[in-house]
Amino acid sequence: MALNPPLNRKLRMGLVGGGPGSFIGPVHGIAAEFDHRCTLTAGVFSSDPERSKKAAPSYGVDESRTYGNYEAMLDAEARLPDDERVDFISIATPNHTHYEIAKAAVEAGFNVVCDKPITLDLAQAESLLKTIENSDVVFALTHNYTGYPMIRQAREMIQAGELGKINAIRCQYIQGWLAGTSEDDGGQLSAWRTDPAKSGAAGTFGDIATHAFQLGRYVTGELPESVSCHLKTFVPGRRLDDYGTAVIRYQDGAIGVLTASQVTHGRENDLELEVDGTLASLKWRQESPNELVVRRAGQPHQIYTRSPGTGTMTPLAEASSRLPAGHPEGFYDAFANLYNAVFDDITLRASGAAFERRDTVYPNVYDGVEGMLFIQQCVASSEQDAAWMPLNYAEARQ
Ligand SMILES: NC(=O)C1=CN([C@@H]2O[C@H](COP(=O)(O)OP(=O)(O)OC[C@H]3O[C@@H](n4cnc5c(N)ncnc54)[C@H](OP(=O)(O)O)[C@@H]3O)[C@@H](O)[C@H]2O)C=CC1
Ligand SMILES: O=C1CO[C@H](CO)[C@@H](O)[C@@H]1O
Repeated sequence: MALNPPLNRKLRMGLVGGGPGSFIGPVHGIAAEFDHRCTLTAGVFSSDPERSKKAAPSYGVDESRTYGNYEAMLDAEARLPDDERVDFISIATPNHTHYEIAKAAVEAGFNVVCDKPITLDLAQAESLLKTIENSDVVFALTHNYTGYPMIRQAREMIQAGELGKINAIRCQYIQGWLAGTSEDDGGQLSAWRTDPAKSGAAGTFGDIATHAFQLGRYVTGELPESVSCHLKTFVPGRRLDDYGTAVIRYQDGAIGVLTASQVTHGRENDLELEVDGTLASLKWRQESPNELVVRRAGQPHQIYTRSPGTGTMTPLAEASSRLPAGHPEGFYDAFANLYNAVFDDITLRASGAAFERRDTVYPNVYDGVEGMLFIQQCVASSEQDAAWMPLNYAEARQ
């Protein structure tokens, strides 16, 4: 079978971030190469040029394609011939750097895969949206949980009407790794996350509640109307929230509740989604990602498992699976699924074909803007004693 037809070659990736001790940059590198459709070819792995250079060999990136900053990478890569230049830039740096790197990459004509939250604030997200709309690049946002096969199964079952009308969406993302009494407890990872200048207006709500919010949107398609939110900072001296609960009203009458915590001792990465419909309800947890529990009115409970070839999976879920049932797939696989959908669009663009920009399999810039609005309105609501704030994009911008 041809590779990335009609290009018939591997795509080339440029990575920003992912230096020693970092978390998600190396995941991007692995996920992009997971299905042999891409090679990590260039990078700037640190804000420090020496650290960037030192990191390159561990990625197999040649010294000649290792840069001291993103400006140098974009400039040099843009000058390379078509058959050498990177096809896309992945951004895995702290939040405050996303906007300038993404904007520069889009303006230079590169496709972009950016980690969440898309920018530091809503104004930046709106500005980036304009830049992207004025370009012809592919832009993806790594709310990577949308790549799990059983999440895609839930989405397709809801789209097919199996749950009936959606009544309620309950999401939670519960962690404990920032529960210590010192900002040093989480090491490098916690330092920028609890600094408003680098993290944004919210802490935990920007870092992980956005994943849960977006997951509910992705699976149900429900459009938010307004939000009432209560944020708390439990660790003394911390400048941003580390716990919070939001109640969300959706436009067609559904109600949502979302709780996020990074201070719940012993909890790891417990992202959980439950959806109630008029005909059935479903439940998924990322710590058991290969299962989807569905409870239909008047029937025994069913546990759908990731089991390709059995006829029980929806088409996109089936296409997002690699291993036979029972061999666990997880975080990397889901991340790679997101990349694969992005690669499909990058190859379409490279071959001059049209591709979808709004209703994509992967989260995109529109999801990014919604996510920033969610963060902004949750913070504003919490500051006003959980007052209801518009979450409908048009209304919120009036
Ligand atoms: N989708 C997901 O599941 C996850 C998403 N994230 C998101 O990914 C981003 C990164 O998070 P995480 O990996 O945990 O953060 P880390 O602090 O672990 O890593 C950030 C990396 O970026 C490098 N870096 C910082 N500034 C620059 C720059 N200007 N140019 C090049 N490299 C730079 C840092 O190197 P140095 O310090 O040497 O400069 C470091 O290697 C965040 O936006 C976060 O919200 C994070 C985790 C999971
Ligand atoms: O997006 C994220 C998901 O997981 C991380 C921790 O495990 C978070 O802190 C992060 O920013």
